[in-house]
Amino acid sequence: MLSLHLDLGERSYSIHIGAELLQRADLLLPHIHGQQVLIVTNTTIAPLYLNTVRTALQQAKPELKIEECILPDGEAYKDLRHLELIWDRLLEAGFNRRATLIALGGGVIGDMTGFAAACYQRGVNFIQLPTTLLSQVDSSVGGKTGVNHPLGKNMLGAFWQPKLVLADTLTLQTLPPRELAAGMAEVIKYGLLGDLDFLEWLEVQLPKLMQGDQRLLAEAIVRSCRCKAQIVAQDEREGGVRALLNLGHTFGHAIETEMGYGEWLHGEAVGCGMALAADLSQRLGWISSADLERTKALLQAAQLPILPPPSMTVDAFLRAMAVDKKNIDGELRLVLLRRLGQAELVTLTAHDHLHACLASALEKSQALSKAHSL
Ligand SMILES: NC(=O)c1ccc[n+]([C@@H]2O[C@H](COP(=O)([O-])OP(=O)(O)OC[C@H]3O[C@@H](n4cnc5c(N)ncnc54)[C@H](O)[C@@H]3O)[C@@H](O)[C@H]2O)c1
Ligand SMILES: O=C(O)C(=O)C[C@@H](O)[C@H](O)[C@H](O)COP(=O)(O)O
Ligand SMILES: [Zn+2]
Repeated sequence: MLSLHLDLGERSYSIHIGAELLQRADLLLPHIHGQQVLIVTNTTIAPLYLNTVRTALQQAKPELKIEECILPDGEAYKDLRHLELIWDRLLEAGFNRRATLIALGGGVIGDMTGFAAACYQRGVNFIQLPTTLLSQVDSSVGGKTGVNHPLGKNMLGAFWQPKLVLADTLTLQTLPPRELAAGMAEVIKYGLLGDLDFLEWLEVQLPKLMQGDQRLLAEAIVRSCRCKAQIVAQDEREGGVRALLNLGHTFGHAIETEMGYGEWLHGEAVGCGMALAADLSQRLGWISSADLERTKALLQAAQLPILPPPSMTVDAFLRAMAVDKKNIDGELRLVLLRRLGQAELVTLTAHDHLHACLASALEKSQALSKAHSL
């Protein structure tokens, strides 16, 4: 097991990464202060891992009252209506301010559980047990919690830090390949935004990572969490540097919102978003054509899309990008690449390059889709 520390003063916590951590009641119990525990998970993860966590806790501390909330699986259910189901379970069980919520699952479960914990009786403790690559490298760390609104991704939420993150890397063995690829998008993001060494390491190791090599995956998770923890420690509530973690997300969130949540996975949308951000950076003269090609090659090696859905339009992109949380006073702000391994938050005043970038990517995507349908 490898341990990192996210330094946030009184909200600091540990992130443990390794095999067989779901059963480590010794790590969980110091963070469960009352006797009330609600494990939030979904219909896919419950049959795989719920029993392991539940049994470990119950055996270690029989007096715990452990309840479960099993949500339907999917991004489409990351909404206010399904969030309420968590509060319903807490109230039905008579849980109070000393309750602890445990998020067992991917980013959807983590974001929803964290938000439910932030609001329940004005805030109770929660613990992250991430089970996807994406949630182990990104969503379980940093305290962004929330749900989607039909008009915008993650529009309702709160900053609410977990008390502990346990990333059991063995859970990745049951993860479908498409989900592993989606998680790899956020891993690549760290290399592109601030760590050229990591990017070069990924270029070499990606084939083995995609095959599920446990040792290399653990290394990628540690390096990713270290990068995220360093950024969040400097800027917990995204007043500045934390916005860099949004590389690819202005485009990506537009795809997710416009396509209907769940059609494209978050990581796929972010992968394509990073290709578009790199393309725009090249058009602005920031990165070279060779670096753009290098970025796209890496994303493609991770089996991620680099072209947007052919059914989208430039207007649909601009409409959805206009509601991005980073924008200020109607001005579009997005994260671009000053060079490979160095991202920057930019206020885009002239939109010509953005239009050209989107129009060209959509044209290629539509041509490809037409060719496939012939
Ligand atoms: N809070 C943050 O900082 C942050 C960061 C990145 C992403 N996110 C959010 O995270 C969400 C995406 O997370 P995700 O990619 O984990 O998706 P997800 O939570 O939908 O999980 C992906 C799929 O894998 C299944 N699954 C989970 N663990 C499994 C396992 N071990 N074996 C087999 N199947 C398993 C899930 O049931 C689901 O079908 C998005 O809503 C995104 O907005 C949040
Ligand atoms: O932790 C952050 O900060 C991030 O931006 C991480 C992103 O990968 C993640 O998708 C996050 O949920 C996006 O946040 P949002 O504020 O743009 O909705
Ligand atoms: Zn993301």
